[in-house]
Amino acid sequence: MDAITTPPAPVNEPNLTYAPGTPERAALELELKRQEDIQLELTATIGGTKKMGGGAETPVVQPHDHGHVLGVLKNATQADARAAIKASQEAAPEWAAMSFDDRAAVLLKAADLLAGPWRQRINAATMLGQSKTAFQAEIDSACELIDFWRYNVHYARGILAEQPIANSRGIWNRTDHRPLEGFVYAITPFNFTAIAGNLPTAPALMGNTVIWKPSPTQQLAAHLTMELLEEAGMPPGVINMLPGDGLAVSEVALKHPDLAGIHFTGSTPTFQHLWSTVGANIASYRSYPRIVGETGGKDFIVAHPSADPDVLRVAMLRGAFEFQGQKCSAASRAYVARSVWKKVRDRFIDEVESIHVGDVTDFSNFMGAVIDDRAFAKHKKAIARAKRSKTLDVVAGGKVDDSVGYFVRPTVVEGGDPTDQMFTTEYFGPILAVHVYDDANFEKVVDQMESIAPYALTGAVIAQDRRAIAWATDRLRFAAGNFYVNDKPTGAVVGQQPFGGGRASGTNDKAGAASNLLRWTSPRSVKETFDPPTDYRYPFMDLG
Ligand SMILES: NC(=O)c1ccc[n+]([C@@H]2O[C@H](COP(=O)([O-])OP(=O)(O)OC[C@H]3O[C@@H](n4cnc5c(N)ncnc54)[C@H](O)[C@@H]3O)[C@@H](O)[C@H]2O)c1
Ligand SMILES: N[C@@H](CCC=O)C(=O)O
Repeated sequence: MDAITTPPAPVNEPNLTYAPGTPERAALELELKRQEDIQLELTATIGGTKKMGGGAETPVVQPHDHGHVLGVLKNATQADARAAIKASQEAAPEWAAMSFDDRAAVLLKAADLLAGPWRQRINAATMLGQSKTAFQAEIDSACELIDFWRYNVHYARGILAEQPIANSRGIWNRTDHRPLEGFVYAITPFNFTAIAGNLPTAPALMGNTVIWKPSPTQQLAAHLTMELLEEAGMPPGVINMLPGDGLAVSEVALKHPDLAGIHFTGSTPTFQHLWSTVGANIASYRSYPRIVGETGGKDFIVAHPSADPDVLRVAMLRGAFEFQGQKCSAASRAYVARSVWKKVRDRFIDEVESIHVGDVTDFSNFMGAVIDDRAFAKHKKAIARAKRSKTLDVVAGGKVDDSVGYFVRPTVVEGGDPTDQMFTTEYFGPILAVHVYDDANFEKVVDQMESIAPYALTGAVIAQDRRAIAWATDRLRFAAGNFYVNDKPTGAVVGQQPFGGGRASGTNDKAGAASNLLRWTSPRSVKETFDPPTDYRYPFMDLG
């Protein structure tokens, strides 16, 4: 069992501004230029050895300039998956036996390297590979990932310190927070470098070994994150990274008797597929695999008649359109009282139309491109449908262009029918549906939107009337795992607003919190008796 020491107390990593003339801006611009001029071989890492996957080749491109290749990956094959699982099994005994302090030190060092010399490497890769602006990269690939690593150490230490509170006389009870028996399969999404870095490392911190399958479109930043972890001292075989679409990897991993857990973030359909595959194979595992998944959303803003129009306008602009609406938390439906809409509409639409969309290395742009051709086609189709519909009115944006990059203008669609798919389907792009309601119908509208979509990830109420805030907070209690009052529904900060949702949005284990880390331990209760009985008979027994 681990000794309990006190690691450095975590504090949230401050966001650098990248304002003109700042040293961080100069360093980032230099690094962007460097990475644009090279093409990396985006290898698999198996047992510490780097080699290209054995399957089909995929170029990793800049979404805002899709002719520009940043690197090339090859899909991991079933043989690669088997080798990675073997490497994870070989590394497991030593890693599980290592003290918590040693495991924690790897992540604390990784956090400090990312806060320092690695910051602009990973930020630039996230900007180029995922088309994030400098600020969106900074809050994700630098600050949130640093926070995940530092806060997870803090929460994990709290878990280890959690011990039985009662000991009968002559007895010492202890809890041994063991890792799971087997490997954890971490499958990560394209949209957050921080999530991609957190999903394999959280189980590793608790003593598990991991197979990490990043999203192909996030592979550049994932590749560098793996290198950073190695520089921080992560031993070979603890995290084994397999690039590509994951289909062959799942063929092996989901049938393997040692599958001990899945740590997933991505879409609801993918998660449901993984869960049902595990269900179908349930008799073949050594233990019941832990399944943790954070998935899609149809996140809302509800504006009461008392809402401050400026607060609402900024919440909609930033909440719906930052990172092209490709945050699981992004506002994609707003319900606005008619009296407030009258005050906010014209300026809101003017500002949406004035948003600069383009290459993220041009710092005047507020938005970049959507991630790939599939996402572009989905958004194009949704906008075309809105333009054809009699009950929908495209009041801003609505233009798409994929000739150079996958660009979708921020789009606002007014809809009179709140049951339309605009209000229920996750498009995961810069499309905001707005339903304007008569002021007197506030409660009726909230009742309707509470469960019209299957998701329950994030949501916000904008109001100044305290009774309205209190009522909506209670009425929407199960409609969002992260609920905001007078703010946008995006931008959760580790340690402040633990993130995750319920219903179709996931298992709500809250990334970057103790509740998530607990899923990667299998506690053993140990009772030690100092003066054990030596006679089997009890005092009540009348033996004559
Ligand atoms: N709730 C959250 O915290 C959260 C955070 C980020 C993203 N998301 C959600 O993620 C989605 C967008 O991300 P995405 O497009 O990367 O999602 P996705 O489901 O398409 O892909 C997620 C990951 O699963 C992999 N994958 C797909 N099928 C697989 C299989 N059979 N075996 C192994 N791996 C497989 C993908 O390659 C990728 O790595 C949105 O729905 C968004 O809401 C949720
Ligand atoms: N945690 C992020 C969203 C992660 C999903 O994409 C936020 O709060 O905006």
